[in-house]
This record gives sequence, C-alpha cells and structure tokens, in this order.
Amino acid sequence: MTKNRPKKSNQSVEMDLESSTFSSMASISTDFSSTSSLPPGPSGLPVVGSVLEYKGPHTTLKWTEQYGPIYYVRMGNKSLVYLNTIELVEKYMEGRNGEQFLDRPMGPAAFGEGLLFGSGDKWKSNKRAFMKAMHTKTLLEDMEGAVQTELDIALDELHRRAAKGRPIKIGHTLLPACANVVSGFLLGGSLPLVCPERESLHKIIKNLEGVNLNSKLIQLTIKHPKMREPLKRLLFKDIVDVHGTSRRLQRLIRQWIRQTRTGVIYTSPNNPTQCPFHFPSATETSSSPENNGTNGNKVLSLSMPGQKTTVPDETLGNVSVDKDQSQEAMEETGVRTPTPEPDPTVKNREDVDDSVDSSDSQQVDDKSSDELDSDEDRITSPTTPRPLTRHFISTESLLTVPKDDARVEDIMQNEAQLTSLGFSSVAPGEQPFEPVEPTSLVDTPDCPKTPITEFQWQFGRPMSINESHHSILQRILAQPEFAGVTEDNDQELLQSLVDMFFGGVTTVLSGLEFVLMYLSKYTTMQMLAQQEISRVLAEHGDVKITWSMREKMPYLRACIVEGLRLGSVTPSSLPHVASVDAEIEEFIIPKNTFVVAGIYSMHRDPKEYIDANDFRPQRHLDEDGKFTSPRSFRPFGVGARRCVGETLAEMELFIFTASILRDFNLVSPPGSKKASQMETHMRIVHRLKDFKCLLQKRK
Ligand code: HEM
Repeated sequence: MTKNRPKKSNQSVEMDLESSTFSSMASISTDFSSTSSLPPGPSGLPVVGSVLEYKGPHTTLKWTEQYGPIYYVRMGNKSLVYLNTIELVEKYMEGRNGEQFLDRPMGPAAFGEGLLFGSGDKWKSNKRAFMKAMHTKTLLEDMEGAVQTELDIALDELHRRAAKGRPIKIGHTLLPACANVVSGFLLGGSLPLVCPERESLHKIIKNLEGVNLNSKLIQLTIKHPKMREPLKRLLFKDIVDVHGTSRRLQRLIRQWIRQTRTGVIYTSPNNPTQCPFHFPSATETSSSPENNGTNGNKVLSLSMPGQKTTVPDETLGNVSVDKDQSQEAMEETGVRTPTPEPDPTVKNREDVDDSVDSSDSQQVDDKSSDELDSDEDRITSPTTPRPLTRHFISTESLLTVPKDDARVEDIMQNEAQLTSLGFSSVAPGEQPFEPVEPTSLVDTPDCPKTPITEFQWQFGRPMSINESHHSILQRILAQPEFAGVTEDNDQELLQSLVDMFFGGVTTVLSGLEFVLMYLSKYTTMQMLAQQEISRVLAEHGDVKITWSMREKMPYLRACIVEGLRLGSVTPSSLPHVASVDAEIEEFIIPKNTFVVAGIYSMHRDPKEYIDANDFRPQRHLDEDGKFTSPRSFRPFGVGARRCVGETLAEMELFIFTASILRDFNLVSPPGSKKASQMETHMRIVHRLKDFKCLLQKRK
C-alpha cells in the first residue's frame, strides 16, 4: 500500500479549513490508495471526494446505515475514518488502544498548541496542568458560584423580555451568560454587569457564535486574512474576522493573567462597584469566616489621568504609583474608562431579536459594529447595576453542598488512564492532584515578586472559591508546567485559555437550546419536569435550584440527556490523529489518519435506542424511576481527549434548564415546526437555526 504521510508542522498536521467544524475538523493528504484494507465508504468524486454529498450530521448517519459501523470517507483532500458504535469507540479510542489516536491537527486560526488542538507532550503537559489546577475539593462549589451568578442575571433579562408576550430567541440571553460562566469560573469572580471586560467578552463571543467554519468565505479569509476587507467591499457583506476576534480574546486573557499575577485591579474612581472585579475591602475581608482578615489583598486602584494611584498593601503600606505607569498599564491591557450608565432610552432587546442576523458572515467588530455592540450590551444590562452581593451564594450555603469526590475523579479521567498516558500521578515532590500551593511566582515587569497568595478573586463577597482560596486561573499559573511562562512564550498557555471559551460557550448554549426546544414542543414532558422541580423545591423549602438537587430530579436529567442525545451538539469528536500505523478490526489505519467518534450515529444507534429519533426522556429512567446514564451517550467525546468542561457544562445545563422551567412555561409559537422538522446548521458546533419560543411566567 502506498502511503503518503505528510510531516506535521509544529508536531501537528495543519488543519485544512474546508471541513473544519467541531464536527468534521479534519484535513490530511494521506493517500489511502484503493486497497481492500480500507474500511468501506462513499466513493465520492475525484478531487472533492464526498464534499458535495455531505449535508450535515444526518449525512453521516446515512453513511453509517449504508456502510456499517466503520466507514472511510474522503472530503476534498481529507480522509476520515468514522467509528460509529460505542463498542468500537470504547475498544479503539479509549484505554490503551486509544493512546495511538491522541494527537490532533492544528485548528483553524489556532496560534499555539493548546488544549483543543495540541498534540504530543505539549498537550499532555497542558492538560495535566489544567486538570491539576481544577482538581480542588471545592471545584463544584467554584463552578456553581459562577453558574448561579450568571443565572440570576440571565433570568432577570428573560423575565423582562418575556413580559412583552412575544416569541423570543432565548439564545440571545443565554450566550453572554455561558461566556461569563467560563470567565467567572476561571477568575473566581464575576465581571460586574457594567464593565469594559464584560462588554469586550460579549463582542468576542458574538463574533465566535456567528462563525460558520463551513462557509467558503470564512475558510478563505482565515487562510488569507488580507482578503477579508476587499471581499467585504466586493460582496457588501460582513465577514467575521476570526483572527482579529481571537486576538481580542487573547488580549483580554492576557490582561486577566497580568491582573492575576500582580493583584492589580482597575477601578473607576467614581464608582468602585464598576471595577472589573470586586475585591473585598479590609473590613469585608475580615468578615469572611474563611480568612479572618489575614488575607492581605493587594488592591491597586488605577486612577484616571491626572490622579495618583493608591496601592494599599499589607506589607508595603499604602504606596503611590506614578500616573503614567497606571495609564500605560491601562493602555497596554486595553482597559478603558468604565461604560457609562446604560441609556434607558435605548431600544429593547426584543426590537433587535429579529434584526440580529445570525448568518455566517455576521460580525461584530470593533470598527464596523461598535454601535450594534453598545446597543446590545446596554440592552443586556439592566438600567441600574444590581448590587454585587445579590449575585452570589453565601459561603454557608456553599458549604452545605455535598462534595462529590467520585464525580470529580471521574471528570479528571481516571488516574489509571492518566498514568498510562505518561501523566505520572506522582511527580517528584508532589502529591497526585493535590492542590498546588503557589509559592513562587514568575517575575513580571508589572509587579516583580508579588506572590499570588496575596490576593484572591472574589465572587462579590468572600466565598469559598476553593480550599486554598485561589482562583482556577491562579492555580493554573502556579502549576510547574507554566513556570517561567512570560508574554514572550505564553502561546500554549494562552491558546489553552482561549480554548476554554472556544470549546465552552457555544457548546453549552446549543445544548440548552436543544433541550429547551424539545421541552417547548413536548408539553406533557415539560409539565412532568416542572412538577418534579416544584416537588423538590417544596421539600427543600427553597426557591433556588442547586446542583445538589440533581439526584432528586431524575426526570429533568433524563430530559436534558435526551435533548443532548438528539441534538448532538458536537456530531463527532474532534479528530484523533493516528500517531502510528494502527489496526481497527480488520482494517489498516495508516499513521496520520484522522479517526473520529461518530457521536451523531452513536446517539441514534437503533441497537441502543428504540425509536432512536424520538424524544423519549423515560428511556433514561429505570423501573424505580431512577436516572440511568445511557451507555452509548458520548456528547463530550472519548478517551483522554475527552472534554475538560464536562461537569461545568452539565451543571449549567441542569441549573439553567431547571430554573427556566421553574419560572416559565415554554410555549412553541403558533404555526411553528415540529421538533423533528426544526432546521439545524453547523457553526462552530451543531446549532438550531431559528429557535424561538414564548416564555409564559408561571405562578
Ligand atoms: C454541552 C457542552 C459541551 C460539549 C457537548 C462538549 C463537547 C466536547 C467534545 C466532543 C470534545 C472533543 C473530545 C474528543 O475529541 O474526543 C471536547 C473537547 C474539549 N472541550 Fe468540551 N464540550 C462542552 C463544554 C465544554 C466546556 C464548558 C468547556 C470549558 C469551559 C469545554 C472545553 C473543552 C476543551 C478544552 C476540550 C479539549 C480537550 C482535549 O482535546 O484534550 N467544553 N468537548
């Protein structure tokens, strides 16, 4: 057999953009000359392969039905092998066999080897560092703090929009919520409603949401960024600047890294509640049962030009920083004067619902759409910024959340698997997955020798961010894997953090939309879920949905899983690149082949699910009504490349869905399509095309 194995650049095969979606990200010029050792599959046309035949995830299901559980397909110059049953996926993509298929091609617009697209030792080191950083005893509480905070904000807006009595796109409200959950989780504190960072993040995420990686225009302009402007003018069309959007996200993250390292926060001199992150004052700090006021927070308030900047510091006392220095830092970090109070005369979100076009080329970019952005953001924010403390759950209530250590272990992939991958569970001088105390810090020009331990991010008021009071970002930066990382060599770190947003926002949003869509169409099931929610809340004598309640809501969980199963937000795993010549069943899989788990086909496998295309939550309940996790359910991918945000995503899906159902009846607008006829399309992930519903406030 002739094998043409192109060398990977940067240890990775560069991803061709033609099919570079989350579902079909694959490109390689491996020449499978027609030998009998290749799996069967569509023959396709010369040069283009099966590109023209591919119409979305249902095409892959059709191929599975036609060619069987393993098929080979050529898309342009790309060759893919799909594994479409849980047996094959478990056998070849997980455990020891899975180690042959751990690499990835480089992603579109990726600038470094991060979590999503890294390969080899770099990826292992990154993933290990991230997992260690997240492995805190209070991980679930940290996550819940971020989720509950954004839920409150989103619900406020949904109530306001629902009051108009018109069908709305719930996704418009949930998108910023999903993005801010990720930032809140990383930073250990939520961005205030009115602040430049929230505004920036919103713009960035709106751009990412609009990216259709299947669009030829997008592919072309990712490859040749200079062609974007001429093409825009020629076609009178906005084309998302993917590189520019990624750069803006990088700038924002770099700013957070700098702030995390130095403890510097930026406040508006007029309104301290508008600072990007709220740090407790000495008195607030001392009121925390957690730290008895001994936690010497370093609070540097960067003032406006012409003013002196004060740095209260326990060890240094109050020091003044030259205004130029603060100004420079502000310019460098992109921090601007906080947004003024929202203008109450601005048009309502409902007015833009229909005008916001989610077409491929929609772009919110700095120059062309500042107006749209500011309108959108003002619309998102209530007229009066709510007091920060309202957002947060109390330390006391957090402490009552049962710790689910087994689950934590589970999401960290089990230790045996990690060890088998060369993630030594006990590194010299270090306990496996024990919280790492950040004792030393990289010297940064911003703030030489500032120990990270001198400050902590806060969720509005002191809370148990984790047992050692460090944000996840602090803990990431403190991992030995990132020792010595500066802005000159932070590509992998930065890319990994960008990946948390790239992988963790539209995925959850789309999952929520699918679940809510199905429930809006199947009203009896919606009612059953609502009854369950009401019963559990009554038992708890509470109105707040918490993660700890999920065990008591098996029916709701079944609805969520069923929505995710049918929606298949990621219709296939990302490509797992064969690092050696491998064998799968009787077939030879040449080195550098992309092996993908056919999640869409697995989720509709008739051997696993009776009437697989129907929405039937009951299928996930046993005879006693207990929730049972379906075997062939892998929305988060497989093996050691499995999603790092699985638990966060599950928590968001549970808390958001339950809270929305608690407050509203979801009503499908008259004349709208049946669930099975709802159109979907590929963006970064598989999305519903036009999901609107009426929210009727429940008594
Ligand atoms: C419903 C929500 C989500 C779905 C369906 C989902 C799905 C996936 C899938 C299918 C993969 C590829 C796994 C593979 O190739 O086998 C993946 C990887 C990844 N996801 Fe998620 N994800 C979700 C939420 C999140 C969240 C909330 C985050 C982070 C905040 C996140 C971060 C990542 C990262 C960093 C990777 C790369 C892991 C690696 O390659 O080692 N995801 N996800």
